[in-house]
Amino acid sequence: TQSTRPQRLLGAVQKNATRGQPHSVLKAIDQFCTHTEWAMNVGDEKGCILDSVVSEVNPATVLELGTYCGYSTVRIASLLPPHAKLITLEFNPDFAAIARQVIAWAGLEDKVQLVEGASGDWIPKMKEQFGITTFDFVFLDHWKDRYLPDTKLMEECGLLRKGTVLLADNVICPGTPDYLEYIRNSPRYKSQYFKSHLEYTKVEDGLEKSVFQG
Ligand SMILES: CNc1ncnc2c1ncn2[C@@H]1O[C@H](/C=C/CNC(=O)c2cc(-c3ccc(F)cc3)cc(O)c2O)[C@H](F)[C@H]1O
Ligand SMILES: [Mg+2]
Repeated sequence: TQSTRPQRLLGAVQKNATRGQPHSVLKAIDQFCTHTEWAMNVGDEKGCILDSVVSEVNPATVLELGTYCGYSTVRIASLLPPHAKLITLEFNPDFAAIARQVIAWAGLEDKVQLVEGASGDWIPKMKEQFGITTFDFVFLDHWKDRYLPDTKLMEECGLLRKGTVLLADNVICPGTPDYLEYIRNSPRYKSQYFKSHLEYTKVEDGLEKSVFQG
């Protein structure tokens, strides 16, 4: 039977990366997506911007919306301090299964909690289910029309504190116009656009970093 793209991506990791070495997992995925088959990982160019923001925030609690194959999960988790927690939400069980194996290959299972389910269902349960008060850092990379409703939901659920950093992928391509309009005009956020390129291409894309003002 036919394999799926995520299955082929996992195969490339298991073939070319070294267990327990996150950077080799990222390199294997980026090489696979550059030379063999494009996939919607944040990639290395935007990934370096992601790295710099994560290192600056040095978060103890991280939420990622949209795990897919776990590339950005591995990228973020590899930079976290020892007792930090990364919760990543993925509602496609096939993607979740692949991501778990990619995260395990990188040896980062202890820092990552992959929750299989929809952001809309789980954001309201974060406090009671995971003992989270607020998130220090949120990476938005799921369906682009869900960035805005989920950001409003996080506000309503009290999951953001003064200084929480939201970093949104794809604000140009595919684009998240309603989210950008809201976040750039809201007095409750200070936003900054990091110009880059769509993963593995020369097409313009970028990340929007927004700091919640409380
Ligand atoms: C809605 N709540 C959700 N809860 C949990 N998991 C979710 C939820 N919603 C989606 N997921 C999960 O999050 C992932 C979704 C990622 C979507 N990403 C993109 O579409 C995306 C697209 C491009 C792209 C650019 C140009 C082009 F020509 C073609 C594609 C580039 C990118 O970097 C992207 O991130 C996963 F698939 C889905 O199950
Ligand atoms: Mg993306």
